[in-house]
Amino acid sequence: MYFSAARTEAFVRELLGLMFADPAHESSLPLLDSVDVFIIPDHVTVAGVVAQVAHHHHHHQILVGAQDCHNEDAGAFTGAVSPAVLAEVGCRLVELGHAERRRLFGETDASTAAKAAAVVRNAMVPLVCVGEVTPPPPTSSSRQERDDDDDDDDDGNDDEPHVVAAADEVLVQVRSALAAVPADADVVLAYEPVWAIGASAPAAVDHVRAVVRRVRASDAVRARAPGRTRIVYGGSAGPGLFARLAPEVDGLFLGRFAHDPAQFFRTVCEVAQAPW
Ligand SMILES: O=C(CO)COP(=O)(O)O
Repeated sequence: MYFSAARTEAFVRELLGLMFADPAHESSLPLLDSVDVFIIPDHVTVAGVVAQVAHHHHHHQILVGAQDCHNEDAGAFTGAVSPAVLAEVGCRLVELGHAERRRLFGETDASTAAKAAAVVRNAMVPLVCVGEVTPPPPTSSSRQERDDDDDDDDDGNDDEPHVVAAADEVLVQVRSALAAVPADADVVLAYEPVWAIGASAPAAVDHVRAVVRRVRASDAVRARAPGRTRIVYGGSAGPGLFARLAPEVDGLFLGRFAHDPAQFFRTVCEVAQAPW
């Protein structure tokens, strides 16, 4: 709810202009071969954004998503949005269980899981938001993004207690959602530490990498078909972050720092050009 309908339209127009720039210049087509881009506007503008994107030849690599849906396809649920209708109008991804949905609208792991099943049933991809509520202790190096690229011990055995606690909290959410969808369905897990959303800086790189490593190593993720579970990071994400999170993290989920199409496009290029 940051944008008016007019601003959403203008945003998408500008972004497509950047992505499908004159091929003689920085052609974005090879770029789009190596990365999937999603745009998740409000429900009212989903169909309009689908129409804008569909004008472009390579539109298949731009997924238009919705920010929520109901878990039933049809019925007496006044005011709710049907996943079947979202699919019908060309929506390909549905964000579920965002921290704000959980905090302000009473969403739970159970409601998120039921919606994830509904999204897959309608041949769309669930983008399930997960993240711990409590920030690391103030003295912790995990608390804030800064330039201390400590060497990582990759086995996870040396993870600090708050990393282990964060991953355990996240894994409850992950297990619930993954139990509701077939092992071979595409799923995107958006790791968004609640305390890093709407903040001035993302969570510290070491924290994100350690939590994501634990999620990836979990039984719930390892039991899934190979290549079907992508994990992206969100929470004050923007340009300059991805190269420091990869290869643990597959991509980014931007909020405010994507509101400028040029910044968003720059971030997409960084992800596309990363050597992983
Ligand atoms: O919640 C987010 C994406 O849904 C992240 O928002 P910000 O990038 O504005 O912190």
